[in-house]
Formats: sequence, C-alpha cells, structure tokens
Amino acid sequence: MTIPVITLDGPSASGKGTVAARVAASLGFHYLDSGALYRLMALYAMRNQIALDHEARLAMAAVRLPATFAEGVVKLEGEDVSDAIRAEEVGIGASKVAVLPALRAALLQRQRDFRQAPGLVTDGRDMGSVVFPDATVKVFLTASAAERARRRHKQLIDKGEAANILQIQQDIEERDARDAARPVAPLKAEADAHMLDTTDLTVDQAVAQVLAWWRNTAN
Ligand SMILES: Nc1ncnc2c1ncn2[C@@H]1O[C@H](COP(=O)(O)OP(=O)(O)O)[C@@H](O)[C@H]1O
Ligand SMILES: Nc1ccn([C@H]2C[C@H](O)[C@@H](COP(=O)(O)OP(=O)(O)O)O2)c(=O)n1
Repeated sequence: MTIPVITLDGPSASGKGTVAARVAASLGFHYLDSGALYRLMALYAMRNQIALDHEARLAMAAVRLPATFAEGVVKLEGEDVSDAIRAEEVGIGASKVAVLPALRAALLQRQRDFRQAPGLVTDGRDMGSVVFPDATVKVFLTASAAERARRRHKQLIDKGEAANILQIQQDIEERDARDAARPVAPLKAEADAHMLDTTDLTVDQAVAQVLAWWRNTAN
C-alpha cells in the first residue's frame, strides 16, 4: 500500500504551514515544511559567504546539508536556527536559491524520504506538482496579498520584531512573482488540486476543509 500524502502549496503567508501542521497533528501524520529546507540553504549560504546564485557550490552543500528536524526544532550544524530561518531576509534569500535547478534536484530525495507511515502532510510550492505528484489530496492555498501581508506583519510583531506592513506586502509580492516565474517547479495550482482561499476563513475552518477533502478521498 502506498503511504498517503496531503500536499499544501501556495504563496507566502497564505497559511500553508499553520494548516499543514494542524492537519498532520489531527491525523497523526508526519509533517514536512519544505520551505525550511530552502530557508536553511539561504542561511547556510549567507553565513558562509556563498553567493545566492552559485549553483554548483549550493547544490553540493544541499546534498550534505548538516540539518536536522526534530519536534519542531530546526538545527543547522547542531545550532537551533528555528527562529533565524524565519527572518524576512532569509525568506527572500530562500526564494533566490530556489530558482537553481541543481539545488532543487539535490533536495528532492531528502524531501521524499519524509514519506513515512502512517502518512505525510507537507507544504511548499511544488509539493503536489514535482515532489509528490501522486499525492492523495492536493490543496492550493491562497489569500489576498493584503491579508497575507497583514498576517506576516502580525507574526513578526508578535515575535517582537520591527515590521512595516507596506514593505512586507511589497517583499511578499516580489517573492511570489519570482517563485511563479521560474522555469523549474514554479508556484502554480495543479489541475487536480483543491483551491482553498483562506482570506475570510479562520484557521479552524481551513483545517476542517482540508480534513473533509481527505475523508472524502480516503473513504
Ligand atoms: N484561515 C487561515 N488559515 C491559515 N492561517 C491563517 C488563517 N488566518 C490567519 N492565519 C495566520 O496566518 C499566519 C501565516 O501563516 P503561515 O502558516 O506562516 O503561512 P505560510 O506557511 O503560507 O507562509 C499565521 O500566523 C496563521 O495563524
Ligand atoms: N517547495 C518549496 C518551498 C519553498 N520554496 C522557496 C520559495 C519561497 O519563497 C521560499 C520560502 O518558502 P516558505 O514556504 O518557507 O515561505 P513562506 O512561509 O510561505 O513565506 O522557499 C520553493 O521554491 N519550493
């Protein structure tokens, strides 16, 4: 029997990670935040003075990236970088290294290894299109750019970071444009994905909708 996978793809701050983690907890499934891998690569490059477009060096580093994920803690070379990878400039850097085909290829198997019984919930940009094209349920999550900027702004303020909502919206829109325009694994809704616009939904409502699609497919 193939191990079930639920994929959530979509633009920045649409709520993918929040919904995916909740769905995974509710079903007792594993959870993969694929964006964290791209963020780790960006942080690694920034810390080691590797240019964000140095494809050969970054692809090589991706294969043996000394990173671990355990109980919500992300470590790079043994150091807890869970907060560091969430910084806005690391998100922008992640979107830049994510255009490199060799780096994406180097991360592919690493992501597929997360497909473990009893199942996996994963979020990113190409989970349903490239990494798990045979996923049981595919969801494309969206929200208006203004609502997404508001959410990211609130997240940063709650963490005690200074943030300007207009700057955030501009960064988000630039990042989405780059993620959607790249030739390899661009951000786009698959024909077989369920569309979920969360602009006017609560987290509970979004989670309930994904679980309903899962139950319809699994039974
Ligand atoms: N309906 C909703 N669905 C998902 N997240 C929401 C919703 N409403 C508000 N949020 C909030 O939006 C913020 C951004 O969500 P996050 O999961 O980090 O997005 P992404 O992984 O797409 O970047 C979180 O603080 C989350 O609680
Ligand atoms: N499967 C993925 C996941 C992320 N990326 C890239 C593109 C995104 O702009 C960055 C950061 O992704 P992440 O999901 O962590 O970002 P957000 O939380 O949605 O703002 O990584 C990707 O190309 N493919």
